[in-house]
Amino acid sequence: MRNYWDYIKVEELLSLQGGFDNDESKLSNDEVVFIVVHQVYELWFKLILRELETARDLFRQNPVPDMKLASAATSLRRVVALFEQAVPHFRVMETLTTRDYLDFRDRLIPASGFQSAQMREIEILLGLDDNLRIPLGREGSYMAALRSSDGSASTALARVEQRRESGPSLKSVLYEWLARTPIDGPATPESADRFAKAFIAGHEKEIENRIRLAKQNALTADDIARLEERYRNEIKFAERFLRAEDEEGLDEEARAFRRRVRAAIVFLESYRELPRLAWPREVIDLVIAVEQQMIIWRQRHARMVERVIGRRTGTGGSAGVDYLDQTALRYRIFNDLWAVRTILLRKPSVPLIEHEDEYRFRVED
Ligand code: HEM
Ligand SMILES: N[C@@H](CC(=O)c1ccccc1NC=O)C(=O)O
Repeated sequence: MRNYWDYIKVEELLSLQGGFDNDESKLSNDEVVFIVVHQVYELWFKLILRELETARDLFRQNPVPDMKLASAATSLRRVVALFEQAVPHFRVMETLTTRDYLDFRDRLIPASGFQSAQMREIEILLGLDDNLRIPLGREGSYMAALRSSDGSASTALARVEQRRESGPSLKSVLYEWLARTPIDGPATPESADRFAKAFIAGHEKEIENRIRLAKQNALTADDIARLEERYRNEIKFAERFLRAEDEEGLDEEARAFRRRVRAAIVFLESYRELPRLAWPREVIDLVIAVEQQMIIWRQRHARMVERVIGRRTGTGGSAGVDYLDQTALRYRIFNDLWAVRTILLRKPSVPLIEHEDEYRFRVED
């Protein structure tokens, strides 16, 4: 049939708020709010996953078809919009007072947001490194937490396992695409290194100028020394970053790959007004926007949690707010995209490039 209810499945949807006992009539308004807000989040997560998968699949191609970059941008823009919608929903949860929540909280143990399979899928699909994960404060990994309390497998575990096996992360395909960027010449390590070298020189010159200005305005000798050290560290950071010397344990091939990725990001950001670079640069800017929203989500969740349950132990057994705040601070996926912000130059200090014409297009052609 083709009625609204046949399509939107209204009755089915409204029958899903009965909690563990599938009996909504026994639940307080507070508990139904608790359930519905979670369900709404899971639906937003579902849409976010679909868009991230679409974007990942586009970048998986080699070469990535130019014509598809706008579609990738559309998907990423939608992910940002979805998070922007979802984050303020925590406000509704905050209408639950501490004591109202305590009325049913103990019945939830050991269930926890830890067990949201779709949140884990989002992290995995984006490319969060497992080594960064903060211990939950219980035995086993985040995967173990997806098992039922008797240790048996669950639909959540199956979903996350399937995601882990279902192909590369957005981060890995995006970085491979960036490494193939022609940087002022052919897409070779030599072009990338030449550009990086010129950029480092431009950067040093700009920072030296900033040191001069800071010295003129500092009041005491100690302040001058402190500022100078700070600025000199910026020079060192830029060098180590562009030479990929900051990470230990990489073999030479991995380091060279890293250098190309980083040079490509700096190049795209520095010459974003060249027509052929405009879309790639738009895409990386949207990736930053997605990660920024994720961090804001974690922060907002933590502040809501602090308001409702303070700093007590979570039903999942973690340190609660302390754990959540750590995730907001430490879970970073696209570190290189963020790091480039620190070293970009004013337009007049950006090195001149030789092959500017290759990045233009002419409508007349
Ligand atoms: C009153 C409402 C809520 C409280 C008090 C609360 C509390 C907590 C706490 C304490 C944790 C840490 C794990 C633990 O030890 O249990 C946690 C994790 C989590 N919560 Fe909530 N939460 C609430 C609502 C929500 C909502 C509405 C969502 C939306 C889906 C959500 C999603 C998550 C997720 C995904 C995690 C895992 C975070 C991670 O491991 O990075 N929570 N929550
Ligand atoms: N970890 C929460 C409980 C909790 O939030 C929760 C429990 C069951 C189903 C979903 C939950 N939501 C998100 O963390 C707490 O410690 O109160």
